[in-house]
Amino acid sequence: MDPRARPFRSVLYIPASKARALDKARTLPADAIIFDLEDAVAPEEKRAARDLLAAALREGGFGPRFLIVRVNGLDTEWGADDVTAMRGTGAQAMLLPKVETTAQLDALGDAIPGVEVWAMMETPRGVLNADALATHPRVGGFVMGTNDLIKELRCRPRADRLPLVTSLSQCLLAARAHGIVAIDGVYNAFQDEEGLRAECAQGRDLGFDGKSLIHPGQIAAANAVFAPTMAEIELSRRHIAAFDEARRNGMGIAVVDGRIVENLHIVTARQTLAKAAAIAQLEAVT
Ligand SMILES: CC(C)(COP(=O)(O)OP(=O)(O)OC[C@H]1O[C@@H](n2cnc3c(N)ncnc32)[C@H](O)[C@@H]1OP(=O)(O)O)[C@@H](O)C(=O)NCCC(=O)NCCSC(=O)C[C@H](O)C(=O)O
Ligand SMILES: [Mg+2]
Repeated sequence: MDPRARPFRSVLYIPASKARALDKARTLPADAIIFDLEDAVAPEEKRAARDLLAAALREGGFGPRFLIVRVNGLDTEWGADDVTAMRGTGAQAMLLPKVETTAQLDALGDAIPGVEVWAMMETPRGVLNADALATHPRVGGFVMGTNDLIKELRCRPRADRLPLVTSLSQCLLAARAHGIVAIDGVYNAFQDEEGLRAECAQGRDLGFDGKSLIHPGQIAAANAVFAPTMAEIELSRRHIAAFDEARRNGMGIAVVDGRIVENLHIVTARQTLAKAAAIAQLEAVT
């Protein structure tokens, strides 16, 4: 699979304290999992959750799902031990909450070589520093923390997320400028399928790769909305065929359905087909 086309449509948080949920993760059709040691785990459960998670990761069985661990902040009493416990477990990325500076990413990266470092984007200072954070050599992705952002901005949660759009777009711009993954925030009303679909569609329209999720019942909607549609796949094929034909005739522009198709549209078309192929490959083994 082309690593740049790896699907991140559905990124499910699983509280590391819940043995049953950890076990369930081995069979759920999520593209990626965030095993959470931070906000989903009560202080008195933190140490046991860390041990449970390390054992589950070492046991394996998570297939092709991309495995991310959200550790506690390195300024907390748990953070450093969380990271140490995850060494050699097979986790592919460490996700740090409330990242604001590249020094925080350096500290995390130094503590655990050989895995990607991901950043929760959930404070005003972090969002304002998104460009610098996205250039960090170890950083693989941003995950929007929209609950913390709402708290920090003192804005109101709204169905259209108007107060968050600047922050979402600023992080997305930085992610795209530096070629890293960008995951949208969670939808808290986990039984509201219609609302979830609408928010997934907004995230997809903005350009996010996928959505972070809190319940298995949200996976199907995210997988559907963040995948290329059949119409997009078909149009991509027609763009490529028409452009190839134009090039054979010595022209640099084709016309499909009354719209011009230039080389830049072919780049998008090839990305769409690569993403569709990667999803098919992933779904064949999950
Ligand atoms: C939201 C929940 C507390 C709901 O739990 P519950 O009422 O137990 O759900 P169900 O009874 O519907 O569960 C049905 C089965 O599904 C399993 N399950 C539930 N959630 C998960 C999950 N996340 N991963 C895997 N499996 C899950 C249950 O075990 C049931 O299984 P079975 O017994 O076999 O039928 C709960 O879903 C939950 O705790 N969700 C995760 C919450 C979480 O991780 N929150 C922290 C991340 S969000 C965040 O912090 C955002 C960010 O930082 C920000 O600032 O925005
Ligand atoms: Mg948060």
